[in-house]
Amino acid sequence: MATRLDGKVVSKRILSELQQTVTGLAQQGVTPTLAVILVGSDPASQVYVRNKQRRAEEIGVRSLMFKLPEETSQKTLLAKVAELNQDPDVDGILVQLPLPKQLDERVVINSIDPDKDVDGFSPVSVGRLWTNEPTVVASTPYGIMALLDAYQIDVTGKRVVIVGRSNIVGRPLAGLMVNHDATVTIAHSKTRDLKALTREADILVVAIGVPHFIGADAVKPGATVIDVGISRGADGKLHGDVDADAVEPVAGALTPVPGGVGPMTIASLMAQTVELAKRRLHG
Ligand SMILES: Nc1nc(=O)c2c([nH]1)NC[C@@H]1CN(c3ccc(C(=O)N[C@@H](CCC(=O)O)C(=O)O)cc3)C=[N+]21
Ligand SMILES: [Mg+2]
Repeated sequence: MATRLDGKVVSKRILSELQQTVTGLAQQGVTPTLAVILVGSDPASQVYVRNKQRRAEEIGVRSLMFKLPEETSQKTLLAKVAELNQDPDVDGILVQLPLPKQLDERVVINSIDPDKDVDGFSPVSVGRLWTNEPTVVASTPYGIMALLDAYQIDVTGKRVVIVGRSNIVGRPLAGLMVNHDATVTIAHSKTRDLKALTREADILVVAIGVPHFIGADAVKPGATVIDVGISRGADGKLHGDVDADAVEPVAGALTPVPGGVGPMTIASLMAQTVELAKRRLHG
């Protein structure tokens, strides 16, 4: 039976440590501040943004929420980002993705001041990641590394297979894994003989958004399996990209959905907001 990699428990621990740090910062006159821009009313985005606000409030991070209508123009959104770039009280800026189709995600992300890019999506942050310089990195990959660390799962020399090549999970996670001396393969929808590849993974990460895509026959016995997928089924329940019931008896460790990667993502966002805020003291 696989060890359950409990993101809920680990994220709580991280958040309570952060709360102490935030208290210390407050005594020095700094309130870490995160600005979140949500355009439109995608139901999943609403849930994630609400969770982020709740966690921020719990630990004393100020979260400024900007809800813009579905039909917001690129010009209006860029003006909002520009305003937040200039605001000395704002440490981190997050534009919730995906954006409605009239908006150009790349242009919007590139307009965020790299020094306030708490998601680590800007080209400057991505460049720093791949040159192994200190940087903010995307919250989900950061959270995955923190979860592995909490369970003392060392990635050094391990074969890591990441299914999914998105800018928010697959690619930045590959960078972090390489920086931690793993041997990394990024697989995707065009990969041939995917199952043979995933079966070689010591650590298998799946981030494609296809419910129950990974069954027991795609997993090496004893492997660590990280399920990043989260889809709401017709039954109203949340499903991961991994068929957990089938994989649990085979894997060595497995993240649940919900309660695995999701809570770690939010804790990581808070951790990096606090890191950005510390720069107000040390430059
Ligand atoms: N600019 C930007 N930055 C992001 O970091 C970002 C984003 N856009 N767009 C979407 C993805 C996804 N993401 C999640 C955050 C929290 C949960 C989360 O709280 N999950 C809970 C369950 C949530 C539920 O009940 O639906 C859990 O897994 O236990 C999941 C996914 C952040 N993302
Ligand atoms: Mg999860």
